[in-house]
Amino acid sequence: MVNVAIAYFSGRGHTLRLADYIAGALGDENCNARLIDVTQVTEMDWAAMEAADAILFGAPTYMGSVAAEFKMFMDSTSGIWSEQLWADKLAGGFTVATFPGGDKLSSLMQMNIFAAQHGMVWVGQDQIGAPVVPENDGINASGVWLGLGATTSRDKTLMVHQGDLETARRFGVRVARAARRWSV
Ligand SMILES: Cc1cc2nc3c(=O)[nH]c(=O)nc-3n(C[C@H](O)[C@H](O)[C@H](O)COP(=O)(O)O)c2cc1C
Repeated sequence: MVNVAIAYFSGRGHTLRLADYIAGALGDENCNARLIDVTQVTEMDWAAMEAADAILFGAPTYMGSVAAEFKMFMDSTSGIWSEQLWADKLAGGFTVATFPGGDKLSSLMQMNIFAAQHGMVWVGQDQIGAPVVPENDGINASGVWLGLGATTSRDKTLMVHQGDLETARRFGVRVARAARRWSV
């Protein structure tokens, strides 16, 4: 079975909502998904990341880059980097911001370069939104392909735009498909 670790930081729960949707989709695809809060990584979490087929990185965009708490996690992996323990694993990223643009691409680029430093193989977005595919109303509404870029909803029961939640689900399915293909 494919194992996917989802390492995330979430200040007020929006990024966690995305992580939950991605994990749910991975579960539906018969993958093991493990959510890891990067502010309290345990020894078992580090071991799970080392054993995972794929690691997804999730952080809100704060001031045009990943939240500081997630950057601290990134920096804490330099020992793993020096031994290239995550090399050849799949990687992907997701972020959420208040604005449709919100400079969220900057956060995904940080995660992408971080994964490249670790020798990981990046999986981006595959969803084309409504301007081109009319039935995909609300899907990948930010038009971001480097990863999953979602926008905060004013509806606190949703937390994230409905279309972005569905995009998160589809992102999980894509990662499951890629991980299965990669592990053959
Ligand atoms: C310190 C701070 C900086 C932020 N900077 C941005 C930003 O640059 N662009 C943006 O669109 N939203 C920005 N936001 C809004 C957050 O990205 C948004 O509230 C997000 O949903 C928070 O996710 P979380 O609940 O997982 O922390 C900022 C929020 C905070 C607290």
